[in-house]
Amino acid sequence: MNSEIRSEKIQQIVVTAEQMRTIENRIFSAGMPVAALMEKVALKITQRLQKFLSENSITSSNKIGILVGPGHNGGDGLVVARELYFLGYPIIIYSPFSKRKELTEAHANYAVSLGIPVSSNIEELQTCDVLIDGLFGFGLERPIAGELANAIDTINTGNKWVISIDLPSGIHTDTGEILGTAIRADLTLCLGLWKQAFLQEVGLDYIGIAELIDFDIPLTDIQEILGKSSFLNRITSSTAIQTLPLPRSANSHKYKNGHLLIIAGSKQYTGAAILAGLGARASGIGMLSIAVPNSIKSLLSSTLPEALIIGCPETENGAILKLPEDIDLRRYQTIACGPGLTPEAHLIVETILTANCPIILDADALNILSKLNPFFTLSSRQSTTIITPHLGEFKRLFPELIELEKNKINLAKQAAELTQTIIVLKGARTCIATPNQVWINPDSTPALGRGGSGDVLTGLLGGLLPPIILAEKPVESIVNSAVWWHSQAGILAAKERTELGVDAYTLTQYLIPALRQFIKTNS
Ligand SMILES: NC(=O)C1=CN([C@@H]2O[C@H](COP(=O)(O)OP(=O)(O)OC[C@H]3O[C@@H](n4cnc5c(N)ncnc54)[C@H](O)[C@@H]3O)[C@@H](O)[C@H]2O)[C@@H](O)CC1
Ligand SMILES: [K+]
Repeated sequence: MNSEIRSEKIQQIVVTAEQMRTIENRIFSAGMPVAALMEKVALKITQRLQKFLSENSITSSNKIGILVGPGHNGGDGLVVARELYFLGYPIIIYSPFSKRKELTEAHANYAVSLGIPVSSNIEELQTCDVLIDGLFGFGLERPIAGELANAIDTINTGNKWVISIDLPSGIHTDTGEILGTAIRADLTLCLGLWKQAFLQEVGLDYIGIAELIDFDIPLTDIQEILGKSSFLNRITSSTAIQTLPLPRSANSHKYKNGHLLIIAGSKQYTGAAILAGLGARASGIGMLSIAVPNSIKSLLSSTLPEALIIGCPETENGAILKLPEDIDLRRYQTIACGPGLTPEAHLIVETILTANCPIILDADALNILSKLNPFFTLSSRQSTTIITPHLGEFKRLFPELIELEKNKINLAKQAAELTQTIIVLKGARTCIATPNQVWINPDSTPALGRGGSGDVLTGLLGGLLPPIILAEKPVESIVNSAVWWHSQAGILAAKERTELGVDAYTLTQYLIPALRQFIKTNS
């Protein structure tokens, strides 16, 4: 298989500790010697480390400390220690364990025979500039306590580069939770396949930059354990781009690209309607209509001259009271409803819930929905429904689920199953759950955590849906694309303007430049 195709497939896969162990055991039963695999993996880690060391101007005058645990994560650490020693770096090994697995013990003995110092006192690593963490990988089975926990806390307060092998030691492989205490890494080299911890939010501050070290696990072995279409997947750039309506057909016209209706805004929250409109603008939508309260109609018209602005009767406080009598909802392939509506706009949300086209509900539409028996209302809808809650909105919608389940991935999956909707559970690692699958967006930026950012996503997603619906393609993948694109815009904006410089309006201006980085154009 072409290495690009393999790499693409591997990047989408996510496993639990148990699945990883089962896959690993299949390889061993097929004849791959355990020691040979450890050697291969650790050599790949060493190559990556060499690049890291040279990028950070770490030379053979800098000392490297290797933290070695009792299992095979420690074994990886010891092979890396040996290789770095032969490359000329001064090495010291920290290993406070009296018992080690056989292979790890053999590598420890060889390291000692080479004259590499081994210590059980963390203070002796004070003179190191870099620490490589091989304490525990996916075999961590209980909280870290006692002397070792104190040593980890000492490491975390130091000012050294820390690179973790497979996982930061102390992180639960499946939930990302901190078991007792955990290493705070600058870089984590995840081995073989992405573990679930990398897609959970709890452990993110400990993982640092995450990279996968592929060590050629045969895809057939993975499929044998996970099945052909696995339940949990990572969104990758290529999968996200594939579904975008690019390149356009040469005889494209505005009706072919579809018509989106955004229902948003109030006198109080005018900006929400503008931001959703600007998000939709970047999607390349053929026709854009935006329904807003009459009093803000002219402001919207001047900001988004390409859009058809529909003025609606409004409440005393300037919220949309209802849609104009003459509006025909059958004209739209998608309706996106919610940003800036205020809770007063409940009648319009009730109307939209009965629409026969795909709908996206966000922000206030979700708060209104939470009072309308969400399980029943959503599962009764005939057409596609996408809801885009953050965790707070999700809690209001499905308080029963929150009582039973803490894991965000499972929460989104259960809600999708029970309501037969697509759930976009937003956060640092947004989950997109359908009744059959969950996809996670692995790359994002904390710069996006501010008001208005969600309104942009709603507009962008809304604008991407109509051409997909007209082409009768499944909508799930375009939801992934919208989430990925929105994050990429945030990442690019944060890179150029710092994490503080990504207000929601600025974000809309980065949507097209972010996409350009990935799209090959003829010019
Ligand atoms: N997945 C794979 O195919 C490969 C895995 N390798 C490495 O092997 C690792 C898994 O190895 P292991 O299964 O030996 O597991 P670990 O090395 O993660 O640790 C397991 C050992 O730690 C002990 N332990 C667990 N929790 C503890 C705690 N809180 N305090 C003290 N001791 C504790 C266990 O009793 C056991 O001895 C991976 O993370 C990876 O680094 C690589 O060597 C090669 C390939
Ligand atoms: K580790």
